[in-house]
Amino acid sequence: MSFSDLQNERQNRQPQSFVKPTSETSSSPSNSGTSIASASQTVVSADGLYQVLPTLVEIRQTPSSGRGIFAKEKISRGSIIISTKPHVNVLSTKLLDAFCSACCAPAPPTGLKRCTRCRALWYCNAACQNSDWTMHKHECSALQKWAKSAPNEDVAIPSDAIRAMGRMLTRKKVEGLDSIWAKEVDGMQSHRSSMPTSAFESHTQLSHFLVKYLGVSSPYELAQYGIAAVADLVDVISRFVTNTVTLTAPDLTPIGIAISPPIALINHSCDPNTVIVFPHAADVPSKDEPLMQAVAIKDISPGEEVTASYIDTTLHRLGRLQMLKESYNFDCQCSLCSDTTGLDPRESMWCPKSCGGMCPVPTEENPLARCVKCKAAVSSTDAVLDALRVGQEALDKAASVQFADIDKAKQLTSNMNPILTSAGLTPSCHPLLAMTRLHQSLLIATLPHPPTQDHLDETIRTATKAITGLSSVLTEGHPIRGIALAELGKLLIVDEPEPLDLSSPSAVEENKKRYPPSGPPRLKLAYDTLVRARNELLIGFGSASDGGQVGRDVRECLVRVEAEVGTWKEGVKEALADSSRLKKVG
Ligand SMILES: C[S@@+](CC[C@H](N)C(=O)[O-])C[C@H]1O[C@@H](n2cnc3c(N)ncnc32)[C@H](O)[C@@H]1O
Repeated sequence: MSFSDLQNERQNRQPQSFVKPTSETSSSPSNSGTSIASASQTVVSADGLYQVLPTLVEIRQTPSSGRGIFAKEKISRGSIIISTKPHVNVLSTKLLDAFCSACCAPAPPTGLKRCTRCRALWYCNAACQNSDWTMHKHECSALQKWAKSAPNEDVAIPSDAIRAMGRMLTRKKVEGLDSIWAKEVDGMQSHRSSMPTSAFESHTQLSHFLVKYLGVSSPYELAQYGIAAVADLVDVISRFVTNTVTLTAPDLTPIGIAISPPIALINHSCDPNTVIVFPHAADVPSKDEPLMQAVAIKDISPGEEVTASYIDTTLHRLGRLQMLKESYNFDCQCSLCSDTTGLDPRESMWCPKSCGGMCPVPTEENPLARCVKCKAAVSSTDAVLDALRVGQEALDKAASVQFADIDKAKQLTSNMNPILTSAGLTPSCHPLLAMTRLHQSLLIATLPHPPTQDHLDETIRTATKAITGLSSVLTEGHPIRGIALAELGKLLIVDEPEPLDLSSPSAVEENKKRYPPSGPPRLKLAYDTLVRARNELLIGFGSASDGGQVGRDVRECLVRVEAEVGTWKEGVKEALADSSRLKKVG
C-alpha cells in the first residue's frame, strides 16, 4: 500500500458525535437516562407513521426522555436495527464539489458534473442529477437568487442548515401538509415552549435567513409550508436543531447533515448500545444512497431501550454534560454520567508509585486523588491540573488551525503529547486521547513522499497509542475503533523505506524489542490488526452491510497481505530448500 492512499484518507473526523452538536440551544424537560423499560412506559401508537421501523422494536413514551425506541426481541450486536434513506440530507457547503449531492459518494476520478443553472451542486452523473431533480428544481432558483444577492463569493451559497431546512419545508409542501412524510417531520421533538433565552438570538437569525432563502414575502406563502405563525417557524428551527444527525462518509468523516424522523426517535446515552452510520453497503443502488443505518453494537435485551450517542463520548463527564445541556438541554443521567464513584478511563492517570494501578485525575473540586489499587496519593496535583488545562487549550488551538496552518497544529500536538504523557495521564484520558488522534491525522497528512522510516514509525506508534485509548473508552465493535484499527493496519502495510537487515540472529532479537517491528513481524502485526479491524467493522457497520465500505476495503487488504505472507513463506521455504540442497552438494 502506498502512503498516498493513507493521505487521501486524511480526515476531518471528529472524535465523534453522530447527532450534530450545534451552537443553537434547545431545551427539554430534564430527564433520566436510558435502559430497561419501566411499567410506566406506554407504547406510542404511530398511526401508520415510521413504517421503516421493524417489528422487533416499538416506540414507547418514557417518563423523562420523551418517546424512545425499545427492543421487543433480543437484538444481537452487529444487527442493523433501522435502515432508511434520510428524509433530508445535504452536504457541507465546503464539500459540495467533492461529493455527489444525490448519492453522497466521493467525486469519481473523472470528476463530478455541476448543475449548470445554480452552479452550486455537483453530481456523479445524469442519473444522480435526475434522481435529485424533483427536489433540486425547487432549490435551484433559490440558490441562484441567493448567490445574486450575496455580498461576496464566500457567502454565495447558504449554510447546510438553511439548505436542509429549505429542503425539509419544500418537500413537506410537495408531499402535502397532511402526508405521512410531513407528519413524521412535524412529529419530531421541538423545544419551543421551553427554549432558553440564549437560543433565541441564533434561532431568530436562522429564521431570517430561512425566510429569505425560501423567497417568501407573505403569510399566505409561508402557510403553504405549514407555517401559520412565528411559533411554527420557531418549531421548524427547534426540530432541526434537536434532531439533525451528522452525515458521514463510510470512514466516519463528517460531510454534511441528515434528518430522519424514525432515527431521531432514538434517545441518547453516553454508553450507547447502537450507532448511526452511513456504511455504503455494496449491494445498495446509488439511488438509495445515502443509506442511514442504526446498528446495534451491543446485544440488546427485550424491553431494553435502543440508545445512541449524540456527542463525542471520549469526552470527560463534565464536558459531556455541558455539551448535552447546551445542544439538547437535558441533564444526562445515563449510567456513565450518574456513576461518579468508579474510575472513568476518560479521567484517569497512572499510579504515582507505578504499582500498575490507576487513579482518577485530580480536579479543583477533588484535588486528593489516590491510586485505586495501592492507595498511593497523587502529590503532583497542581502540575497535573496545569497539564490538563494547558492540554485542553493546545488541543482547541491545534484543532482550529489544523487545515489553515498544519505545521503550527503539528507543533502544538508534538509538544503537548509528551507533556500530557509525563504528567501521568493514561492514553484514554481526555485531552490526551483527543490530542493523540489529532497528532496521528496530522502525521498522516504530512508523511513525506516517499515516506521516511522515522515518520512512518512515529505515525504507527501514535496510531497504536490512540487505539489503546479508544479501546478503554469505547465498546468493542464501536465503528470508531474499527476505523482506527483499519487505519493502523494500513499504515503497517506501507512499504518500509529502510527495513532492518534481519540476516543475523542479533538483529532478529533486536527487532523483537522494537515497536513497530520491521520486516515479516511487521507484516504479521498488520495482518492481525486488519483481522481485528474487520471483526470490529462487521459489528459497527453491520454484518449485513459486510462491515460497510471500509470493512470491504479491509477484507481486500487482508487478501493482499495474506498473499504477501504466503509469498514470504514460500520464499523462506525456498531459501531453506536451497540451503539444504547446497549443504548436500557441499
Ligand atoms: C432526537 S430527540 C429523541 C427523541 C425524543 N425523545 C422524542 O420524543 O422525539 C432528542 C431529544 O430527546 C430528549 N432526550 C434524548 N435523550 C435523552 C436522555 N438520555 N435523557 C433525557 N432526554 C433525552 C431530549 O429532549 C433531546 O433534546
